[in-house]
Amino acid sequence: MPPLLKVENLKIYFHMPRGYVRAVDEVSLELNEGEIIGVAGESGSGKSTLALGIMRLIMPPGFIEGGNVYFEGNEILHLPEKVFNSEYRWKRIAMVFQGSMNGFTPVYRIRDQIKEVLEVHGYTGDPDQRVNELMKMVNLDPSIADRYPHELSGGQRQRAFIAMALALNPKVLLADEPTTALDVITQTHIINLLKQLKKELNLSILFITHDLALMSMLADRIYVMYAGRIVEHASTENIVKNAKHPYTKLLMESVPDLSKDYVKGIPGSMPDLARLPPGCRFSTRCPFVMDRCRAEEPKLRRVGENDVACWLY
Ligand SMILES: Nc1ncnc2c1ncn2[C@@H]1O[C@H](COP(=O)(O)OP(=O)(O)OP(=O)(O)O)[C@@H](O)[C@H]1O
Repeated sequence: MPPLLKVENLKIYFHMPRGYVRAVDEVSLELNEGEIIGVAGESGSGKSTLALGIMRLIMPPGFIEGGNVYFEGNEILHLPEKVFNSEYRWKRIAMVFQGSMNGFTPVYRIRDQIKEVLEVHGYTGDPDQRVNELMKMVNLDPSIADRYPHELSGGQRQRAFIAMALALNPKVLLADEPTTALDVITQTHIINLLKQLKKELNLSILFITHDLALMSMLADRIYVMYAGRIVEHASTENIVKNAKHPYTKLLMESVPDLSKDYVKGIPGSMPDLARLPPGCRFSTRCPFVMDRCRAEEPKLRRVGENDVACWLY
């Protein structure tokens, strides 16, 4: 069985006056049915661009420089836009965007906005019944759909947006920072909701966040992204307990710990993705940098149970 979703050597660049910003550079990953995978990394590492690329929503100056995306073994990145739009986008692969809880139009009731999605995609059942079903799926009372977006709390709005994303019964949900701007308790509720949806609907989820602690509550496997590249991939347990890449280790150490009165950050900042250093992209910040790191870029290799791109191994 091919993986449900497979990304292969995907390259997404932005054509900027200062050069090509290599936001996603030869990224490969796989998502299996009923699985939750995480893509973690600091702000600007290319996570959102990766998800938007899979949904084929990259706008100029962005463009796909290369690579393939497969859904159940079928290539979908190069399908005619009309076919992708009618057969894949929202129907098989849906996305919850960063800040999407503010994505509802303020002047229409939630119910009408979800019904419009159903209508546009030619839903043939009873749309009101489907809206009620979707609201229950995300643990909201169906009557909440009759309210305007501003009458909902942030958490309720985020649930309603997830309901809208699930309207056409997709198999894959791309969730880009779905809990940012929510308080910690509400964040946990959304995480639990995603786990519940995985179980009840056999939904496969690609979850994106900079917050490794949050991700470890949810993901089966984690891909760590730095400056447009995957630098480590392993099971969540191995990332948490046995990270190998110096960047992953520092990212783990920068998770806030209530028993300490300080938060350890990662020194330095990410390189300009239009002017990448030669060799390893993390070499400018790595505490273990060697001469070879500044000259040659390491590729992902199996080290124990992790895939790591680092010359230390
Ligand atoms: N529309 C755009 N035009 C130009 N550059 C862009 C555009 N969108 C993203 N980029 C660049 O691509 C790189 C990756 O951005 P991206 O938003 O994918 O990162 P991210 O890891 O999702 O970070 P964040 O969590 O802050 O959104 C950044 O250098 C960003 O400046």
